[in-house]
Amino acid sequence: MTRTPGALLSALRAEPPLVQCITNFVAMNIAANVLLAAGASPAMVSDAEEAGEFARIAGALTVNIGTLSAPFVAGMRAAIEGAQATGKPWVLDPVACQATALRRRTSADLVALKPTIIRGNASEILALAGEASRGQGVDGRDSVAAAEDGARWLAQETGGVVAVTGEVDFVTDGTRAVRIAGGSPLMPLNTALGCSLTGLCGAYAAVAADPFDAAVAALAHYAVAGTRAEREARGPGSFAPAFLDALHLLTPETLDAEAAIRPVGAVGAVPA
Ligand SMILES: Nc1ncnc2c1ncn2[C@@H]1O[C@H](COP(=O)(O)OP(=O)(O)O)[C@@H](O)[C@H]1O
Ligand SMILES: Cc1ncsc1CCOP(=O)(O)O
Ligand SMILES: [Mg+2]
Repeated sequence: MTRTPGALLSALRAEPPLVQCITNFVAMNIAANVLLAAGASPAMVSDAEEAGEFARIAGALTVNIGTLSAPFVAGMRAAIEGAQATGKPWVLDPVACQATALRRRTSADLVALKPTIIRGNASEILALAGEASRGQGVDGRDSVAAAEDGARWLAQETGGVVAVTGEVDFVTDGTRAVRIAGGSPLMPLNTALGCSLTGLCGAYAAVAADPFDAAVAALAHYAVAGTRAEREARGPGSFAPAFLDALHLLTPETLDAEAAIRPVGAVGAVPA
């Protein structure tokens, strides 16, 4: 890593990046609050008539297929074209990409456009890599460890960064790789926290020169905040506001001190 998560959090807070989020109906409000709490400026702009124009002024774009339909796909295509024309990073969240023909086709088309970062749960990343996935709907049902080789392959195919999330996260650009521990088992019991993390990857990508550093910083920010929020929570309901508070209250110094990031060798696995 060239810049630590804390250094990138300082940059993000110094100049909050405008992040265009094309996300699903479940996540729109939750993701906007997560980005605001972390220090970014979200905008949920998805219609094809304006999505490309908006991508040209945003610092980063995030694209999520959670509640997919033809108008969303048209907006995604326009926005990606705008982001690529202006050299902006864009992040793909392949929600339930294994589930239906529309999702399989759309996610494959989007991967072919070479996202800067792909962030998904292990079942989604396995499916994108063409491997057997136990995923049914939006929730991950495979271990992150099972998806690590597929993530490396996908990163090499796209030339981008792939972030696989679960109990212990994995990030790779096809050459470098790290595991990130932390978070909370209450996180998958709160809908759209994965989608919101994809938005946060976009926020960090807007302020980082290296998308690998951006993905690591976003996941580390989430992991430390999740661990801290769990201490305040009695269950999924009280976790949600505690998590927003923790995202907001986390300082760059505390992020660097508490982030549990371990490099993984290129060959073989180092236990997390
Ligand atoms: N069992 C767990 N323990 C700790 N953190 C978790 C656990 N499961 C998921 N997370 C965290 O929840 C966030 C969302 O990840 P995930 O649930 O995999 O995404 P999605 O909601 O897209 O399926 C990530 O920060 C991840 O690290
Ligand atoms: C429940 C649901 N249905 C379609 S999108 C969505 C939200 C999924 O959010 P996440 O992938 O972050 O759990
Ligand atoms: Mg998801």
